[in-house]
Amino acid sequence: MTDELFPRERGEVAPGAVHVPGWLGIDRQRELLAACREWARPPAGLRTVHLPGGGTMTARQVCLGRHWYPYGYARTVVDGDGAPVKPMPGWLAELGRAAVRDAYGEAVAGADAGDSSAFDIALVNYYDADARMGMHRDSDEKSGAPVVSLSIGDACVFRFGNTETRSRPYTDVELRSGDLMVFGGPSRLAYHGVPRIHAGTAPSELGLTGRLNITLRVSGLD
Ligand SMILES: O=C(O)CCC(=O)C(=O)O
Ligand SMILES: [Fe+2]
Repeated sequence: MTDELFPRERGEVAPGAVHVPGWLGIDRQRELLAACREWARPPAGLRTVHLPGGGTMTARQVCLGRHWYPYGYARTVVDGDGAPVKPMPGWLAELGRAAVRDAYGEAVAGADAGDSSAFDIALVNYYDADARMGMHRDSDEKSGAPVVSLSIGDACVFRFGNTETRSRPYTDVELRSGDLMVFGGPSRLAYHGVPRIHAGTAPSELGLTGRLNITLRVSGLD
């Protein structure tokens, strides 16, 4: 997957939305995968998210720092086993800061929007071959700081849209294992989703079937 003739290049998908291919080396991906496996254990482990309309999310989720549920944040798994949410590790918050620095550098809109020095939430989503995530906005935070998204395992189609509607215009980006997406500034509240997983494309040395996405956010909550 990574040995193609022309290296994949970083790109600004929309103003303030930056894709950095291959940001995480394979060793870092392995470490993150091992950490996700620990976080996924109960209590407050990987769970199926039930939506208010009666549906369920096909991506399963575990949260760190604050527990996300439709649609808000809590300190315990209010819609699951009731256990306290696992803490947000300092090293993961630091990885988020490094991601924002590397994605934005100086010259991109959104580089200084919000305070990215305080990543206090991580949402880990696990996708099997048939899982998806519908178009949505990350709008339950009270901070304008950018969202950092790390991908591990199977590649996927990541659909990045606009702030007005769930539909077009949008851009489809292929996110592969190790890729970084940061969206902030004018794109902080853009609709986005994952319409498709490319099953079986995870790097074999990882030993993962499926896709993990780690989304780092600043809650802006007390
Ligand atoms: O899996 C992804 O790449 C996106 C996850 C996402 O949008 C979310 O957790 O809010
Ligand atoms: Fe999201």
